[in-house]
Amino acid sequence: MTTLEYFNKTDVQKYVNHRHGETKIGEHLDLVEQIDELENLTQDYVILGLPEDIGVRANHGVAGAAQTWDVFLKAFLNIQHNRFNSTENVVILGHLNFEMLLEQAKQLDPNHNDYHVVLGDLVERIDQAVFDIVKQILNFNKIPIIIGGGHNNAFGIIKACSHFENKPINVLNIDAHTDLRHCKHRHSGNGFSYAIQKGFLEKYFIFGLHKNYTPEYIFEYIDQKSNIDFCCFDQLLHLNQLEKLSKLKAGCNFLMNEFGLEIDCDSIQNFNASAKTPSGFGIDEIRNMIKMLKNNPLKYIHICEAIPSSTTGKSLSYFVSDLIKD
Ligand SMILES: N=CN[C@@H](CCC(=O)O)C(=O)O
Repeated sequence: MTTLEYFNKTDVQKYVNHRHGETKIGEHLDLVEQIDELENLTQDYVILGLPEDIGVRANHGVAGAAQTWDVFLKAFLNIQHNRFNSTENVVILGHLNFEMLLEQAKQLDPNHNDYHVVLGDLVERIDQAVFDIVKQILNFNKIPIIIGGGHNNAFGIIKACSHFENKPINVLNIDAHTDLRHCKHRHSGNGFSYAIQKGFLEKYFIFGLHKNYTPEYIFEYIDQKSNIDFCCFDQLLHLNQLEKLSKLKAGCNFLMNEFGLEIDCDSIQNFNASAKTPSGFGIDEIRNMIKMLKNNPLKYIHICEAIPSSTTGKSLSYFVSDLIKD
C-alpha cells in the first residue's frame, strides 16, 4: 500500500544547514501530523512530493525522477527566510511512499515482452494513490504544489481536480511534448490522453511543444479537437521574453484563464530530465512565466520529470518560491 509520509521535525534537521544569525525557510515551517490539520491552517499552498519514476520507465524513458523530491527539499528548505521569502503561505505535507512499487518495478525483467505493460499496471496503482491524496488536499480548499515524479502523475491530479469540481477541468502544460500518446497502457507519455478519454480534462493547451518530438498521429488528433491547442517552441525562437509571455497569455485566454498548471522540466534547455533537450526555455523564462501565471486562479501546480543534478534542487526551489511569493 502507498502511504503518505508526513514531513516532520527530524526531516527538517536532516535537510536544513543551520547558520548562526540566519534563518532558513525550513526553520519556519508549519508541520502537520495528520492531514485533517490542514483545516485549521491559513496557508493556501500545500507541497507534496511524488518520488517515483515508474511511469517514465513504462514510457521507455530514463529513470531518476524518483530522487528529485529529496534534492528539492535540500535546496528549498535552505532558502533564506527574509523580507522576501516566508512560509506564511505554504505547508510541506510530505510525500507518497512508493518504495514498495519501486521495488516491484525493479524486480521486473526489462527484456520481457510485457515489461512496459506490467510497469503500466504499477502506474495505475500510483494513479490511485495520487488521486486519493490530491483530492484530500483539495477538500481543504488548498492549492497543491506537486513535485514529481514522472508526467504520468498529471492523470491522477487532473482526475482529483475534476472529481472535486464535479466537472472536467482545463490544463496549461509547459512542455516539449503533448503526452497525448495512445491509451494502450499507462505511462508518462499519455496522462493527458487518458484524462481526456475518461472525461476529466476539458480544454488543454501545450506551450513550448517541440515539432521534432511530436508524432504526426498526435498532430492529426489535435486537428480534430477544438478543445486542444498548442504553441510550438519553434515558433517562439525569434521572440523576446515579453513577446513569448504574450503568446502564453493567449494560451491562458484559450483556457478561459482558469486551469491547472503543469511544468515539465524537459521543456527547459539542458535541464536534467528523461528527455533532456539542448533547445528549450531558459530557467529565467520559466520563472517569468510563473510570475505571470500565478495571477490566474491556479487549481494546482505540478512540476515534473526533473532528474537530480547539481542545479535541479535550486531550479525547482526558484519555481516554487516564485509561486508562493506575494
Ligand atoms: N512525459 C514525457 N513524455 C515524452 C518524453 C519521453 C521520454 O523520453 O521520457 C514522450 O512521451 O514523448
